[in-house]
Amino acid sequence: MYLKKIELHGFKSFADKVNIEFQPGITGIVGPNGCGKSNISDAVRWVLGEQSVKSLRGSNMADVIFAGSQDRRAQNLAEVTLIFDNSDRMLNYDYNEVEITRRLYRQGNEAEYLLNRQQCRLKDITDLLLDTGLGRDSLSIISQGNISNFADSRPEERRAIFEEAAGVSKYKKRKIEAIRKLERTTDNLNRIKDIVYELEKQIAPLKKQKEKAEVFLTLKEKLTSIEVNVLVHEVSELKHQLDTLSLQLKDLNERHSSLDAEIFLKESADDEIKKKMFVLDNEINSLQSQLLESMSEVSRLETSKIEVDQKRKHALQSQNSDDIKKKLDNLKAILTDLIEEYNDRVERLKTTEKSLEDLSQEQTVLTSKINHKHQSINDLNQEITKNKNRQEILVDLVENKSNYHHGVKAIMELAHDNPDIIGVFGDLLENDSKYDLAVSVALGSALQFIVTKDNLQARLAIKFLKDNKAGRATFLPLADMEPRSLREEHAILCPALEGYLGVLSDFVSSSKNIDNVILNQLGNVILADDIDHAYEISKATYARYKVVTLDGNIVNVGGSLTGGTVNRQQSSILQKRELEKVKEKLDELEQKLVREKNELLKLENDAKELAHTLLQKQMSYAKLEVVVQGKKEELVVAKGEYESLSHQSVELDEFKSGKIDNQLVLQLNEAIKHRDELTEKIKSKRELRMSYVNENEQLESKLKDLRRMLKDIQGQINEKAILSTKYEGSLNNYLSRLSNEYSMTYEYASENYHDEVDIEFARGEVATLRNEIVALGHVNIDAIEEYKEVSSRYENMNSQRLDLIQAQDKIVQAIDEMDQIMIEKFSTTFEKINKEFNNVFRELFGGGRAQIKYTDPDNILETGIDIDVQPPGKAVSNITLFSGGEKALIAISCLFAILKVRPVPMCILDEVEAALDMANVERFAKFLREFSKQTQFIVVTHREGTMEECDLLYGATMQQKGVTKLVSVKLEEAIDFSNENRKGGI
Ligand SMILES: Nc1ncnc2c1ncn2[C@@H]1O[C@H](COP(=O)(O)OP(=O)(O)OP(=O)(O)O)[C@@H](O)[C@H]1O
Repeated sequence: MYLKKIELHGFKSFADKVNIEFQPGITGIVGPNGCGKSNISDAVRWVLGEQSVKSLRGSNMADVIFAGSQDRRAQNLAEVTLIFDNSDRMLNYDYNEVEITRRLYRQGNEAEYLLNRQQCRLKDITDLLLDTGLGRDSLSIISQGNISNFADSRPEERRAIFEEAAGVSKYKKRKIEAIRKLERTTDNLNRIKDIVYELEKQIAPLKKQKEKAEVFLTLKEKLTSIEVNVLVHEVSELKHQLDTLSLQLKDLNERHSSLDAEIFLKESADDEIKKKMFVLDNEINSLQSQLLESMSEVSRLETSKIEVDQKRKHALQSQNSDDIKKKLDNLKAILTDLIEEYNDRVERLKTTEKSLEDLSQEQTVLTSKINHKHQSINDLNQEITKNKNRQEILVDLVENKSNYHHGVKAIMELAHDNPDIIGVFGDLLENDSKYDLAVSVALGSALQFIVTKDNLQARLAIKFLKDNKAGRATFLPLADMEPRSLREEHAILCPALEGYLGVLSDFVSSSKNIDNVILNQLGNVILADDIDHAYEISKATYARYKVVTLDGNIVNVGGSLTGGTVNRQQSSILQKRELEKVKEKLDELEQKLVREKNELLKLENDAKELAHTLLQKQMSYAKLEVVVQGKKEELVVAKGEYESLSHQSVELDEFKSGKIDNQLVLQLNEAIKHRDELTEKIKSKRELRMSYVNENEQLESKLKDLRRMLKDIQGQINEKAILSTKYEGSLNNYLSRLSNEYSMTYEYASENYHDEVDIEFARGEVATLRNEIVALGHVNIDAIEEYKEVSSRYENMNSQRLDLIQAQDKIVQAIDEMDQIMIEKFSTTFEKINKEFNNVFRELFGGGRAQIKYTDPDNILETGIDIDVQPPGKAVSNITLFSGGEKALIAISCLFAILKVRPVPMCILDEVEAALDMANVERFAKFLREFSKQTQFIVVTHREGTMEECDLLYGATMQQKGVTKLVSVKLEEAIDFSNENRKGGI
């Protein structure tokens, strides 16, 4: 490998593009001072990656770009390309020619590297050159400054050149990388150790919590299986009992209805009989009047017969026709007056009869009204009884708290003597009735939570329950209750949502000053108008809150929905409200009953008055009848007299002829027959009436029995209804426990939990398990998952820790190995160079001896390099004590010794022999020649001796001021170039 060509453009004094071609062997570059020779070695160093501005003899990287001259403008880009012949593939790059380019733009100070015209990184170039002997820090570019510095530099600084020669740079670089990696690994390890330590601290308590949670879950599972079985058993028992009660009630109600119907029919039949008796009485009365008349007719006819007989006797003895005619005229006048009076009285009798009929009709209407009133009062009494029964049940539920859990009841009995037990939460709440359903469903079982003054009271109460085996209860210690509310963003958002009515706690109050408890239980429960809006509100708030509706539906936290019919038996609020309503209803019914009774009283008074008026009317009718009868009798008498007299006159004639006697006998017979018929009729009617009386008595007695039976059945219905309500209460209590504590429906539970259990034993088991769960105290269920996570993280981190420790060990081992290699390589190369140094020195100095030595032999990796030399005839001395020329010669000796041990493909020597005398220049040139077999030399020189050994010579000129140009020259021209320099420079 050798450098074939350098292309420079815009680099320092190379304003124009300049191509310098080289060949293996020695190429000399000559020229006057300042014409740009050293800029060539700068260009090579720059392309090989030099980053030090000082090494490039500038103060800023942009100083390498052509800065302009008297006649030329400054340039914006510096570009240098080195073209190597790589046919021997010394560079690990599969091309015969390798071009390495570096560019720098003035704008933005941007640098670019290219490898065979392809953009690349500086690292790519450095890696390519690694171990080739080329590079910014290698021996490939040696300046006059390097040579003089070599002698004067500190032993530690001098070491670098030997390291480069020993080829340990790449190991040093790798070691630095490994140390950095070790530092990073150590940092990571420390960080992970901290984490592992933290996790170890967490893991032990978490493990305890996890184990406790597992025990809890096992107990809970066992409890669930047993208690659900118990609940299923209780529910099924109650259902069975309720079914039986329902059948019994159905039967009783049917019997009640049929008795009712029977009573109604019997009462109707009784009324019918009474009506018939009334009609029959009237008929009998009428027949009796007719009988009286008939009897008087018979009597009259018999008297007439006697009279006729006498008259006939008398008439036949003494009657005078003229007297009779006179008497007849008188009687006619009297008769006319009597007829008028009689007609008048009859008319008045008819009027009275009419008003009697009206009154009687009025009496019928009144009687019907009174019957209606009785019926209505009867109905009211029944309804009052029904409501009183319900009231009794509700009073039992609300005031005696019979629907409360055993534990709650036990504590509330204590509460009379303890003001610190404030009360059952549901009983302490006040709200408008339209929010009853929402509050009831929102609180659910919390309605029976007990509010205590503080935590101590709650714990005392729990101890009491435990000591007395009095059941369980949940407590809300007022002092510890944290108010809950909507998050600020939701409090702003919700009022804008359709159907949002507010937070439920705003609709509830209490006279007991328990606002904290209300806010704790209801402060984050949203009230919505219906289920659709509730669902939307829940969605908008990411199902973070419970949303309840006015009709008792719920969208739970997390988005599940609960709804349907609300069980009123479970809510003390709804029971209280129902009790109020039943009481109001009872007041209303009782007031109505009083009104009805008053109205009945009035109707009965009216009936009495009417009866009185009717009696008066009947009396006046009877009197009038007597008068009419009197008048009639008078008329009859007068008529009789008149007729009798006129008859007498006719009779007289007829007596004489015997006709009257026959007629009277016929009439009398007729009258007797009529009287007997009437008597017969009356007799049969009376018998009929008697049969009605009997029938009526039987009906009345039957009705009495039926009413007694009805009352008895009503009593049974009431008893069964109370029992049924109690069972329903217990049933609902069990169902709500299934639902609230185990989230199961009865159907689901009975399908999945139908073990045959000894129920008494199971109840005992439930109590024991519950006590065991309580004894566990606070349980953190999340601990199971947290422990899993933390232990998995711990495992992970611990394994990372072990990996890192392993990695750390490997890196340390690698560093040790690299150290061993470096020591080995460095000391081997050092020994070789030391040997060659003595040889080269002796040749250059013509005798004497020289050696290099470690300043710290115990630390080969860091030791400085000292040089001891003894030129011929002089004492052994340190290099620093020699003259400039001697120092340069010693440095050159060392350079050639190194090149011998570690040849480089190319070496640029920039006026390194400037300080040597002519004889030494010649020796130097001889060495160049000798080494040029293995190394390509490019020498910048002013010395003829060196020029003579060059295979190719270039002369640097500045024909245009400030711009370097290169021309190929022959030896003589080169000497001229140098002489020009000596004569006066540029
Ligand atoms: N950025 C730049 N733009 C233009 N010219 C530059 C720039 N940097 C350096 N130069 C010029 O380069 C010249 C120095 O070149 P260099 O040091 O290579 O000379 P030389 O031939 O090695 O001299 P000597 O024989 O004295 O060592 C100076 O004239 C300097 O003005």
